[in-house]
Amino acid sequence: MSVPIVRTLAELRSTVAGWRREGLKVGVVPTMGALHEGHLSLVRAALEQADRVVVTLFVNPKQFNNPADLAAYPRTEKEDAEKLSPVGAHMLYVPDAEEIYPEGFSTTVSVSGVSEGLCGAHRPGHFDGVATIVAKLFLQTGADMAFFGEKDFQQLHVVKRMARDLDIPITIVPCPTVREADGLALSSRNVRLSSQDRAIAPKLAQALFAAAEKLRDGRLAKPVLDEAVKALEDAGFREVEYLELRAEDNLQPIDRLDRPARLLAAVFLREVRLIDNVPAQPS
Ligand SMILES: Nc1ncnc2c1ncn2[C@@H]1O[C@H](COP(=O)(O)OP(=O)(O)OP(=O)(O)O)[C@@H](O)[C@H]1O
Ligand SMILES: CC(C)(CO)[C@@H](O)C(=O)[O-]
Ligand code: BAL
Repeated sequence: MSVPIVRTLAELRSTVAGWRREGLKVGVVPTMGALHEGHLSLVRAALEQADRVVVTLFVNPKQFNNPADLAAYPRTEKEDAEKLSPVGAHMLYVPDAEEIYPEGFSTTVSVSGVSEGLCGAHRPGHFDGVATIVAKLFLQTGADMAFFGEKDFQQLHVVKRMARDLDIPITIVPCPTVREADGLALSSRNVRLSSQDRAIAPKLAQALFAAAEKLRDGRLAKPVLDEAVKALEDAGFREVEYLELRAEDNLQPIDRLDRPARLLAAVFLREVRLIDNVPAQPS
């Protein structure tokens, strides 16, 4: 059966209200479309924990700091609906722009702390855009649970903080990063890689896993990370925007692996920006 597509807030609300009257638990999976196995893994996790699953598809202009990136973002609604149907999602919510940003829209949700540094330092305004749209999607859907990928690890922290601070009654469920066989994290932006760059791309995950292993003995992180950056540059990455070790629970910078942590990186292959992160555990 094909997934029903809903474009208005009124229809979304009346459908969810019907589910609630039946006592059903609702899960939401926010996306910007161009769906791949990473997104489908979130939908499958949602179907295991919720009775009804709404996938949202909205390419949110407010979170794009780079107009060229927004213009190039893949838009594949028909294919997305075809991919979702066999998985069993109950609704694809594709809001018209005016359902999200009506004339006169003037509110921004801004999360300090966890949104600073890393992607926050390099994509000005990005996490304000994410927090604002995600707050709206939580309130519009009234979902009990929301599913986010660990691939966007800083985003996950921003969303958790935002929901807690605004008392939005929703449980945020983190889901592991899905990777290609060679280790490359699935991403909608991967389709923009040339075949040459696609061959280089998995070296990012490989470098992160290798550095996480080297840090296990608790020595200072800086030389290990500097070496990893150099290896990435030598492998053909045009720029390593950041490669940092941060505490798992609050994303604070740490200088050695003395608690559960994440190694997070953003790199460029030509004009395509890729992010990835891996867990790092002290021995
Ligand atoms: N490889 C992946 N594994 C698990 N979850 C993922 C993966 N890629 C994306 N997600 C999650 O899917 C949700 C929607 O992400 P989004 O639509 O931005 O996809 P994306 O592939 O990350 O796109 P892009 O990389 O271009 O930003 C987010 O919660 C994101 O973390
Ligand atoms: C959470 C999200 C759908 C908000 O637009 C987006 O940032 C994404 O796709 O990760
Ligand atoms: N996956 C986060 C969405 C973005 O890059 O804008």
